[in-house]
Amino acid sequence: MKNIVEVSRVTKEYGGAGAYRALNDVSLTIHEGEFVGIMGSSGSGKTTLLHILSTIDGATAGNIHIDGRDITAMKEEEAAKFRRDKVGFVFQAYQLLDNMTVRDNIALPLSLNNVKASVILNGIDELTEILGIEEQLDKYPYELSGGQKQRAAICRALITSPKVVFADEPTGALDSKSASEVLECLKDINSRLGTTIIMVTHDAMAASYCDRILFLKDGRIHGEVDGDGDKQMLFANILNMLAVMGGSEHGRL
Ligand SMILES: Nc1ncnc2c1ncn2[C@@H]1O[C@H](COP(=O)(O)OP(=O)(O)OP(=O)(O)O)[C@@H](O)[C@H]1O
Repeated sequence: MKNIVEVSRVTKEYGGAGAYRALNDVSLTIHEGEFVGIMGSSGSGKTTLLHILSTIDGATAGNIHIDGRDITAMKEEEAAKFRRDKVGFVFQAYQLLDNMTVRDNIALPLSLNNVKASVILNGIDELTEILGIEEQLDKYPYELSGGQKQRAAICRALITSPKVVFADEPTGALDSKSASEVLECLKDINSRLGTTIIMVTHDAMAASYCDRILFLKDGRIHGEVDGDGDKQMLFANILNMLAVMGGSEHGRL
């Protein structure tokens, strides 16, 4: 299986060399088509890692290859194009534009790239059908539920057919029913479209939708678990790891 993400000995220091080490000698590999979770207590470096993997921020040391490209060697202009074409983002707070319809929000990344309207509309039809929001396209974000907003945001992240989708606490603002629906959608996207997904979460239930979970502690990879394709087994393994790492009995860090 092809490696889509290869991270070798990455360190991130904030505030100049030696000031505060948020990531310390992190190495990891993610296969194409994997759905990988990243867990760890507050301040363990999860968002820092996501930002570095997605070229939003730079590493202090180490190498990162995404889809065979060395992103640590890219100049800002090249990195911006890479971000636009190869990766998608899903955020806890959706980040939809309030003054645009759902259709226009989803279309935006392709409209900015001057892609033909018919191509954009076909892509929107396919994705909104998978995500179950085809009835919501003419509405504005304020007219949607939280779960519908997040599913629209996932469509927007996918409209450019990215190699990797980075999701930072995508269910953090949702009730448990909407969270499960969004996670089912991510799982469906992962298996139907083969999109690699890397998701930061504090929640063991959310993490149990993944294939594999990496645990961060104090900026280092502390361990990983998988469930051999069995969601219940993965959930149990996550709870065990959280207990070892000092998480709560509710499966959150
Ligand atoms: N821009 C920054 N400047 C200085 N320190 C930072 C910066 N961003 C993050 N940090 C520090 O780096 C460490 C890791 O932060 P990060 O946001 O990656 O953690 P996290 O695991 O995502 O936490 P949370 O679960 O609370 O979001 C923290 O101690 C944080 O205070």
